[in-house]
Amino acid sequence: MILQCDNIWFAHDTRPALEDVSARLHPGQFSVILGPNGAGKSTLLNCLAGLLEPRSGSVQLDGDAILALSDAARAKLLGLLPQGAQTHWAITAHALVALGRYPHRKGLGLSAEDHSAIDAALTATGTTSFSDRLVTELSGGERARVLMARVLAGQPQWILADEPLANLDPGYQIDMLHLLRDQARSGKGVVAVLHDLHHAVRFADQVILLHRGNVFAQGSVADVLTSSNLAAVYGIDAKLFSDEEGAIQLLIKGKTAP
Ligand SMILES: Nc1ncnc2c1ncn2[C@@H]1O[C@H](COP(=O)(O)OP(=O)(O)OP(=O)(O)O)[C@@H](O)[C@H]1O
Repeated sequence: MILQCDNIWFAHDTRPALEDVSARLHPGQFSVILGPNGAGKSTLLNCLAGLLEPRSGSVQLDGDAILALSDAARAKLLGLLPQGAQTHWAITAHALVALGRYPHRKGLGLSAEDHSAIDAALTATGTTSFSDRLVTELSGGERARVLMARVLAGQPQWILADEPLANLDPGYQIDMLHLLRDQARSGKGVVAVLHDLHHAVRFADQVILLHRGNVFAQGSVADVLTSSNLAAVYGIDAKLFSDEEGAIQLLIKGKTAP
């Protein structure tokens, strides 16, 4: 079930945010969208999720136009963690995660299947211990994990996450990256917008590097995060190297000379 966009153009106002963007995303892969502030990462993710309608071009899931799917069908297939997701209601974390089951609900109550999906999502995100607390009273990082649990509870085929590491401390960032990669290894498609290039180098199977609304490069970490691409897109002096264990790492030395 490939998720792809072909030649999409999108503008929030008069200035184009995406210009002729094409990408092909595969289930079983952890794909990472990178690029500087304002490059169009969130816009692209929201177009892939069917939340924004491109002015031209198409977004397709397994050959079907994403915008032609009913909201319910789309919600079952795609789980979106929006950027800076907020929780406005004083409900418990468990109740918030249970909302992720909404596309699957048949009656009023939660089925055994719903309960097991919710419990699995709470366990995967390490949020079981505070599932009875109000989300409005959780720390930013605790809330971020509960919001991811809501996405997981929906058991979507695709997980689209916009800055899923925001508010998480370094340990929980690594946990979240492992969780997303494990979801991909289990056969789901995972697409995340990240800012930290080191995390992308370590975890991404595929990278889409955006620059000013265009795909500057896409492919493997080694092919995309070259010193010249990083200098051109971010204005940084950086290079990939193999550490003593043979893992690829990124060394960022600073900004490039003006
Ligand atoms: N609601 C909006 N109205 C008008 N312009 C917008 C809106 N949302 C985004 N833009 C513009 O569209 C372009 C792409 O924004 P987008 O949020 O996709 O970037 P991004 O790469 O996700 O940035 P960041 O890393 O800062 O989150 C930017 O120029 C931005 O100013």
